Amino acid sequence: MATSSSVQQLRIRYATALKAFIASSKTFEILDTVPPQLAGRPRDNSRSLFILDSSYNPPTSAHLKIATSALEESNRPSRLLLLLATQNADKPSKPALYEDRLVMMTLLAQDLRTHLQSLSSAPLSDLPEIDIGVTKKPYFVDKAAAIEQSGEYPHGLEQVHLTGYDTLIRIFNPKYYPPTHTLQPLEPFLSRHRLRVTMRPDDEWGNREEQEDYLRNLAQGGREQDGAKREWVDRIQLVEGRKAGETPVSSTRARQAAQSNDGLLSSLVPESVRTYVVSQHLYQEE
Ligand SMILES: Nc1ncnc2c1ncn2[C@@H]1O[C@H](COP(=O)(O)OP(=O)(O)OP(=O)(O)O)[C@@H](O)[C@H]1O
Ligand SMILES: NC(=O)c1ccc[n+]([C@@H]2O[C@H](COP(=O)(O)O)[C@@H](O)[C@H]2O)c1
Repeated sequence: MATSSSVQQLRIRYATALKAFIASSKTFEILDTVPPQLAGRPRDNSRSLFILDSSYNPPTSAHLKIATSALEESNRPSRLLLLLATQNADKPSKPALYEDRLVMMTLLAQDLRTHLQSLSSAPLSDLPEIDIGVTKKPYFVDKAAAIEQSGEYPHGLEQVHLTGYDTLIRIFNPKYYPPTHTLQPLEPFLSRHRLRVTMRPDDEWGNREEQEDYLRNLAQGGREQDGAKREWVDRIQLVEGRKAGETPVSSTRARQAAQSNDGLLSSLVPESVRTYVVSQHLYQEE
């Protein structure tokens, strides 16, 4: 468990690293790995790279679940990249500071490994390593290319992007792909990589059946007029999300709970993240 002074040191280190990243021409960088790696050690033992891209504002128990279930289900050596998007496709940046989010991502990574260990008898050394990365690219096609071109991972390593259903819909919205506004820019992404999509049934995005229908329509050629290929559906896995009756979890709800101090925060974020949010007085002004 991290002490408060080691967390503060980590925060300072992240603030410095982030400043250098933002000033650089890099579009992707790994700032840290959990557990810490020996300098110069190649990241070469994995056959799949799971990637959870988010604003982590703050990381929630939904992010924890999405990543855990992917790693648990995987039957090949895997690595996880928690990727902080410093530029969002739609939303303007809001508090907390990026260095605070990076600290909370590290706490999430530590919790994730502890949780995975509690589910199996595997020694800690066999658990997936978790990279903490940053990208300036808002769109998935560009994030994937930036990761490939960074040379940080073995050439040709398959990326499995972990998203929610709401994000899948936005990936398939032609408005993001000027100048032609077709879905053809998705071809290099979906021919090499995959999407593992967690359902997010609610009023805005429809129920489970409607979310499954969306992929059925894609498989039947329903998006060919936009430039989508039917076979892309084979690269997209739809998995169960929140069960009926479970509280909906989102970063927005966590920020609101932190601000109103209504006691709900502990049901929305992992305990280590809750402690950090409270101790740093995050989200008091939203
Ligand atoms: N409860 C959830 N169920 C399914 N997917 C989720 C859930 N929470 C987050 N995700 C997915 O995780 C990814 C990153 O999440 P993101 O940072 O946008 O969280 P969020 O809770 O939607 O944020 P905010 O409330 O600030 O808009 C997105 O692809 C999102 O769809
Ligand atoms: N077409 C796309 O690739 C696309 C569209 C909308 C959001 N995004 C990204 O998805 C991630 C999650 O977005 P939200 O935090 O807005 O839910 C962000 O990195 C955002 O930039 C990508």
